[in-house]
Amino acid sequence: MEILTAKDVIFNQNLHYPSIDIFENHTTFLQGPSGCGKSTLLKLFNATLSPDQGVISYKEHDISTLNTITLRQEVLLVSQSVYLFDTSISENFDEYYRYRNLPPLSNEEKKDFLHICSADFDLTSNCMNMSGGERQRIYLAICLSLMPKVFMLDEPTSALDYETATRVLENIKSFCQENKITLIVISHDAKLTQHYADHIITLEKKV
Ligand SMILES: Nc1ncnc2c1ncn2[C@@H]1O[C@H](COP(=O)(O)OP(=O)(O)OP(=O)(O)O)[C@@H](O)[C@H]1O
Repeated sequence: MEILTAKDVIFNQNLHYPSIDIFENHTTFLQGPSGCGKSTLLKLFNATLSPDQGVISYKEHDISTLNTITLRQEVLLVSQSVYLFDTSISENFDEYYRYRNLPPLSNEEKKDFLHICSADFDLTSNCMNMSGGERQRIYLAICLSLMPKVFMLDEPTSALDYETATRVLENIKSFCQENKITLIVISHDAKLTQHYADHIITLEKKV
């Protein structure tokens, strides 16, 4: 069954999404040329952007009628920018949990999520001193630990070598399947897309 849909959506005059269906508990990859509107679609799905026309639905409710904060917690977008504080990995987890009014995770739980994302660093390491790819994986681990219903990743492996990218996607996909989380991934990598997608949506660039 569909968990997210876009019907006859137009954004900013030039982006048109006639009919997009995202199936619950499946892994959907979005592909298409630069500027065709992949990132914009994910921002429309969590109401960061609003369509000029058309309807986006989440669990059969028009998202313009839903509470935006709750929607964004359930339909979580991990953008290409990484948001981490210049503190330890452990404190970064805690800060995100404080912000959501959730009790902090145990160290074991934090390590489990870091492991899923191939980020097996010491919890006391300061994020400030990590590389771009390391920070991306730590951020992914924190976001995944928040257990969204839909996990949307905008080029999650852009800073990773192919082997690490494969391992991270493999683990995230398995975790999402086990926990009934719907996964949406934007990727420019045709090999990764073919390998991990249950569904592929190809957006076209309008001229
Ligand atoms: N907030 C916004 N307001 C107006 N136009 C926007 C906004 N965000 C993106 N656009 C425009 O929408 C078009 C699609 O951008 P988008 O980032 O969705 O493409 P993309 O397919 O994700 O590209 P890439 O593969 O390069 O990341 C671009 O022309 C962009 O300039």
